Amino acid sequence: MAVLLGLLPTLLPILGLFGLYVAVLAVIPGARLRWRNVALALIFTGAMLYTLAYPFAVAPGVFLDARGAILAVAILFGGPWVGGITALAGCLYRLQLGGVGAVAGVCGLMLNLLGTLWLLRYQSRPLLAAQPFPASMPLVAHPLRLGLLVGCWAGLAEALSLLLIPPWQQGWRLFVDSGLTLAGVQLLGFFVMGSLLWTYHQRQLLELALRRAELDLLLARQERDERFEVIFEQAAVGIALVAPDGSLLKVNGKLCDILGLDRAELVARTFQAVTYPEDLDADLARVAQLLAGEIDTYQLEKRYLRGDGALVWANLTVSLVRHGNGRPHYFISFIEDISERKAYQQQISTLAFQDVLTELPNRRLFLDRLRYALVRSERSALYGAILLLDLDHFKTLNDTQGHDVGDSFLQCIALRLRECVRAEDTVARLGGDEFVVILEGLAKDEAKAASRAEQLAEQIRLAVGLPFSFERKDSPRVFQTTASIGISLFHGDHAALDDLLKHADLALYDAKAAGRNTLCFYNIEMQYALEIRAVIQNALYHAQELNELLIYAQPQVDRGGRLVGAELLLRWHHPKVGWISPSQFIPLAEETGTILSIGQWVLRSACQTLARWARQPQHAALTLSINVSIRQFRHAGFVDEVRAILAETGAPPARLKLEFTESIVIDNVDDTVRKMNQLRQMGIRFSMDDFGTGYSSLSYLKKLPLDQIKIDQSFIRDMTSDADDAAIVTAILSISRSLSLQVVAEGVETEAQQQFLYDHGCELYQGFLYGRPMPLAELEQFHQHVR
Ligand SMILES: Nc1nc2c(ncn2[C@@H]2O[C@H](COP(=O)(O)O[C@H]3[C@@H](O)[C@H](n4cnc5c(=O)[nH]c(N)nc54)O[C@@H]3COP(=O)(O)O)[C@@H](O)[C@H]2O)c(=O)[nH]1
Repeated sequence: MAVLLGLLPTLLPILGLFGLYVAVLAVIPGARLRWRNVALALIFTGAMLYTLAYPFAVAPGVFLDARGAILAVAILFGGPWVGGITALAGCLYRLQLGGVGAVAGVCGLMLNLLGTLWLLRYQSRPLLAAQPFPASMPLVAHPLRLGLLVGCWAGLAEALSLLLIPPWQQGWRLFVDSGLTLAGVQLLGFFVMGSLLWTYHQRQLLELALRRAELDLLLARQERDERFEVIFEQAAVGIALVAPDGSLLKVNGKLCDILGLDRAELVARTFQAVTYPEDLDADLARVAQLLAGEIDTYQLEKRYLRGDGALVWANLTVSLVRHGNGRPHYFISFIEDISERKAYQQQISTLAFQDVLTELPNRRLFLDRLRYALVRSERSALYGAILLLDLDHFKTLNDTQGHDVGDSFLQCIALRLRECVRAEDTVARLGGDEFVVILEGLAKDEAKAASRAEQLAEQIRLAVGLPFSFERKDSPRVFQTTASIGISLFHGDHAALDDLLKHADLALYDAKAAGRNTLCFYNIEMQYALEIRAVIQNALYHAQELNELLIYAQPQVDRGGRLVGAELLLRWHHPKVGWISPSQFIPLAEETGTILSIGQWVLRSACQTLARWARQPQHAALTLSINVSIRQFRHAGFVDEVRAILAETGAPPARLKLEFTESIVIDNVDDTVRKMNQLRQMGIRFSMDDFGTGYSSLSYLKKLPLDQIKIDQSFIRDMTSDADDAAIVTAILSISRSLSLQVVAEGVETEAQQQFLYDHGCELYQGFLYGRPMPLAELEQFHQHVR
């Protein structure tokens, strides 16, 4: 106890020392090692000198103090250099103090120094370096254990050093009395200090680990930032960091390229400012969803405004980065330039949905628009209409002036049509010279809607009829045509698309049948006619083989009323329907092609009759006219067919007259002239039917090897009451005379008509006044009476 109390003055400085050491580390934690070691050396040397200056004298010249402990601590925490300096100072001071224990004291210090250094040779500064101890030294793997070991050794070394005092100077007694106590006290002190140091050391380790982790984090962050910067700048797509208010915080070079602005110009704008106004709402709506947390990201195809004002299409992907507290931080936007893809898409859709020549919607787009128009009409309860339009005589322009002129004309018509309607109405080209217009939102009332559609159709008809100027062989020319328009109203989406088109087609058909250059509404009678037409078309296939077709003949007489010939006209008696007019079934036969076999049959019958009449003197001078349809005449084998039938029947060709309309000539002038000449060489004669109703009739009169023209019955009908018709008839008669063409007036029904024609020099007459079409046998009997 006395020893313990005696050692107190030296133990206290040790604790103070420890505090000082901690303070040094705390004050200069990051100080350079050298300066810290100098500071430690000073502290421990001071402590060493202090403890030696105030020892506990166990015997004269023999001191007990905490030098061993101070040295061990100096070595442990300061390393060999600090320990060495402390030991040296201790040894010198002990020697200076002198006494019997001087040598023993110095030896004890040296033993302490060597032993502690030996213990630490595996690790020069284990506590501060925080390096793991080698597995080969498990006993010292723990700093506490190390502290204990060092403490044991320091105590033992000091106790043993007492044995260096010779026995006559009571070395053995001192060793027994104080050495073991000293060793025990040192051991205890070290245990306490080791525990404290262990805790402190753990904190040091933790701090170090934290500092390292912080450093690693910093490095990782730095690396991440560098990597982000590289990716950001070198990305193949435009990237922008956008603040929640839309200002552009950071943009990459690619985005500057896409938008044609430099970085400074771009970051001075907001994303709203560079967005094409029409696309802004859609974008803002998605941004709102993003901010509300309804979606994590969104993708959008939108247009941007480039610096030069041009539009650029982009695929935009946006995500929102939030602060730790959930508040929006910034948007990250990826902008991929898709202008090229859009241009291709546009090109493809143009090809798929647009008529290349006129740039109007084509049939496909028209059907699509019509579908939507029907839905809109359903919603609004407003009537709409489709106007189907066909250009009369366009083929003539195309054939006579060339396709380039035809194309320009169609483009001009497309423009005129567009100008006639509102922007929301659709004008489409269905092909050839066929156009269609969809008129929407006409009126709730059917009659009003019809009247409005009629007005617009009339405007269109007049616009189409305007002169079209073009150049041919450097000379200016003008072409003027008319349009036939079929109108079909729609209301709601009840009507099937196909039906609607069929209705408009029917109305158009009617408009054409009504003499072209007119407009016609679809009505239910048309539908009925359509159905009848379908029935007739079907029955017509079998009519000939079922002997339902008959050949009638209508007399033609001269100025003296004598029979000179007849026109053969077809009659069809259907067992159920009854008589069906040729004006109904001939066009159908044309369409279906059955006219070829029917026409051949009529031709053969005419030739057979003429051959028979040739053998009968009373009929031998009579002629027979047959109607030749356009399809029949255009048929490649027509001329050979006529030649063969003439040869087969032995009919006199000069008695056969082929009647054809102006449409045959217009359809293909060259082919017509060539074929007529070939037939003419066989001796066949020609009559131009329905003269005066067609297009530029007089221009080709001279070109054709004609014998006769037939004034159309529409002029004859009113010529006695209508001055215009009278003028036309007299003009035709006078022109024919000057061209040495025979004239037949058809449709003569009254004496007055006959008289008018007679007075103006007409040579031949045909009409109900002389006789209706009748069977051939009757005509022969008729001939007996009128000879
Ligand atoms: N390609 C062929 N066409 C033919 C053939 N047979 C007839 N047709 C063409 O059919 C159209 C209608 O003919 P149709 O009903 O027979 O009418 C003819 C006469 O009956 C009628 N006509 C004659 N005189 C009068 C009259 O005084 N009044 C009056 N209202 N009608 C009268 O005119 C028609 C004669 O027409 P056209 O041929 O123009 O001389 C008609 O276009 C026929 O051509 C055939 O075999 N092949």
